Amino acid sequence: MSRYIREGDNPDLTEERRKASFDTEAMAELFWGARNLMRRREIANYVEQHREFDDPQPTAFMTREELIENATRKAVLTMEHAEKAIDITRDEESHYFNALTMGIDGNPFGLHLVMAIPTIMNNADEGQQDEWLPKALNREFIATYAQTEMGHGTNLKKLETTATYDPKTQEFILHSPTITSTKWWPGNLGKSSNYSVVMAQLYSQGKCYGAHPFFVQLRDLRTHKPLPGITVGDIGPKFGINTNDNGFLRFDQVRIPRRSMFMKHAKILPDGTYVPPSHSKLNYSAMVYVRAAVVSLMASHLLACSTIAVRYSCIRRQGEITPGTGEVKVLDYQTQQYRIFPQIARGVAFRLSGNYIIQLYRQTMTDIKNGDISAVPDLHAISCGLKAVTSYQGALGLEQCRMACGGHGYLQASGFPLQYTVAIGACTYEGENMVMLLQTARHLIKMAKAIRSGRPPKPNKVIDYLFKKGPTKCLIDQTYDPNYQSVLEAFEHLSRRVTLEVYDRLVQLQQQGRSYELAWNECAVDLCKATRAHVRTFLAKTFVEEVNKIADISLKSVFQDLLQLYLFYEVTECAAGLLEDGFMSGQQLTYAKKNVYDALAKIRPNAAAIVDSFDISDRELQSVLGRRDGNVYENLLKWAQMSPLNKHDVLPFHHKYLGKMMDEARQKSKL
Ligand SMILES: CCCCCCCC/C=C\CCCCCCCCCCCCCCCC(=O)SCCNC(=O)CCNC(=O)[C@H](O)C(C)(C)COP(=O)(O)OP(=O)(O)OC[C@H]1O[C@@H](n2cnc3c(N)ncnc32)[C@H](O)[C@@H]1OP(=O)(O)O
Ligand SMILES: Cc1cc2nc3c(=O)[nH]c(=O)nc-3n(C[C@H](O)[C@H](O)[C@H](O)COP(=O)(O)OP(=O)(O)OC[C@H]3O[C@@H](n4cnc5c(N)ncnc54)[C@H](O)[C@@H]3O)c2cc1C
Repeated sequence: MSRYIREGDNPDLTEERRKASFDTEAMAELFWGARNLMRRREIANYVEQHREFDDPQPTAFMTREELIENATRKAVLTMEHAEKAIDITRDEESHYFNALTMGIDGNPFGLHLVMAIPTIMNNADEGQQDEWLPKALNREFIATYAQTEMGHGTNLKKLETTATYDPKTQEFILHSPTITSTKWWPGNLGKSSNYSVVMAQLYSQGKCYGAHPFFVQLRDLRTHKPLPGITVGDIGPKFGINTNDNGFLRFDQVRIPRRSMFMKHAKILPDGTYVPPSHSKLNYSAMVYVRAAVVSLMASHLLACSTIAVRYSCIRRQGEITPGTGEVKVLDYQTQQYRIFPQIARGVAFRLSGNYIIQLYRQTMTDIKNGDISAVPDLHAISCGLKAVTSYQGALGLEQCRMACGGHGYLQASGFPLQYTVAIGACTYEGENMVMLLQTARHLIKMAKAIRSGRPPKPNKVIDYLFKKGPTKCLIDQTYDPNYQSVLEAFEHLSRRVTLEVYDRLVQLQQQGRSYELAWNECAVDLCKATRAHVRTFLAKTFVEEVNKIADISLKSVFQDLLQLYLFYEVTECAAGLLEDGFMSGQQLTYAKKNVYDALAKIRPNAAAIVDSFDISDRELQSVLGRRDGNVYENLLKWAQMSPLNKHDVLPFHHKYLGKMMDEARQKSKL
């Protein structure tokens, strides 16, 4: 029996759980891995036993200052308990522990852990690492990553902050020459951090060498006051992530020692001589890390929101399908399934590719340490495309889940506003999505050039298919195809075709006299389409490969249903492209749609158990609608009663405005 079924649960949800064709616990084990699942349970128990991690009231009712104070309190606790609660060398454990204790809206150490420490590990030379890394890990300071400026985020070449080397004192002078050079956005910069990685234009011997990272102390270690010449503060409330003190920062001729420049790759010698790096973008590795991490983050958002939407849809009864037979659970409507189940399938696809890309990142960092930089462009290309596609589809998917919950979905109590406002940040941070799609397209265009010239590059799992000749006609309805080869071939065909077509147009425009850059801009929309097609192919292939590895028949069959939905849903999503050149027929599109509807029907009885197997606790979901026990209505009422507005039956200012207005109106009408 499912460990999710307990006495006192909503009977509609219990009925759903009993219907499952598979063992939820075995599925959870497959999803997370046996060891991770066991550790998740132990970590969750640990947190439940330490009530000091609880929020004093729902965060939705807190002011921004209360939010940040509560998060800071819990962040310190999290660090204090980390050694006892988790194995801090295992990222899975750290991330899960953080998710349980801190939630998703912000952590005053977030940028320290996610960007500053990786920058020290990958960009500091040995001496610098010896000095900075133990202190960073030991939390003797908190650092952030200050790159973006008010005037420039995307175009790093135009950052305006300067670091000018003075060989007489062997110092750099950091300066913010204009308003637009103000650092703007860095997480945890406003109030929490006392150090920062700062990206600044490096000047030495009268020459600019472009943006380089420096490690800079911003605040006094004892008083926490900004150091002389430094102006720093919070940028104010944002769309979301308001628990984070994203900040601004200005330098007024601030002197820092020569060794403050990260010197693993590029260097400034004491006399001011510049030593270039082996690859000009090695300093960008922290950005590559977060782009890779976003894929799994989007998986978590989608799986959390689909958990909320499925559970709520099992307890929400509204309308009848067959008149006179009683109101149905709204999950019985095909439209509801079509809204929610593709988000589950995409969430699973993102999780599988997220694992792959993080491993590729780790391998590439190890290769760089050993002097091999050959994988850097490939990693950059696929991580940019994946970041852009998954964050965009994630945002659309969360919104579908919210709308699927009707009016209650619009409440903060649903948990959706928090999930959504955090998730959509990823469409912008770490490289605006269009810009990221175009980065991947640069790589694809190089591949297209190699195809046209008949000189393929050395084999590479991610792009090899571009060099293959696939079928000229779509075969999705033609053969018995349990491994969906014909669907994958359709995605490959589309990707190859749009890539080659846009390449040919680029060439043609240049032959007509356009510069490469102008031709590029005229082709930009199609270049982005090429990237999307390439990323779709990658996600789909990874999904198929991973499902093929599953041994247990009953679990595999559930994954196969999700895979069927994923693949045919994607076929319908890119149908225009497949129909455009006559590769796919209208009849085949009808076949794909039928496969989508079949998959929805197969997933329906298992839906509640599938989301249970994601093992997302109530503490993580923060959702009255998505509660494990399904007891939504009584808890919605309790939640509303906690609203600070309900502390008074009559608001203190009522008689000053509305009361007075109505009194006056009544007086007048009596006259
Ligand atoms: C003690 C422990 C206890 C533990 C207890 C608790 C544990 C808690 C643990 C964890 C907590 C949290 C866990 C969560 C994990 C998830 C993290 C997510 C959180 C979110 C955080 C949000 C952070 C956001 C931060 C930022 O946004 S930082 C700023 C980002 N900015 C950008 O991305 C800027 C975008 N612009 C660019 O990158 C570039 O400018 C460009 C657009 C790519 C162009 O580059 P540029 O102009 O420099 O070059 P070009 O001349 O155009 O290109 C030249 C060639 O170089 C290629 N290129 C570019 N970049 C790269 C690269 N990075 N690598 C390789 N190649 C690159 C480019 O393609 C060109 O190639 P070519 O061959 O075509 O010429
Ligand atoms: C929640 C959040 C957290 C952040 N955290 C940090 C942080 O910790 N540290 C930090 O340094 N920064 C941080 N940032 C900043 C973030 O990295 C930048 O905002 C992001 O890289 C986008 O850059 P931009 O703001 O300059 O956008 P812009 O480049 O101004 O984008 C505006 C529009 O112009 C388009 N555009 C721009 N250039 C091109 C081009 N070449 N081709 C086609 N279209 C183009 C974009 O597609 C977009 O539609 C954060 C941002 C957010 C929202």
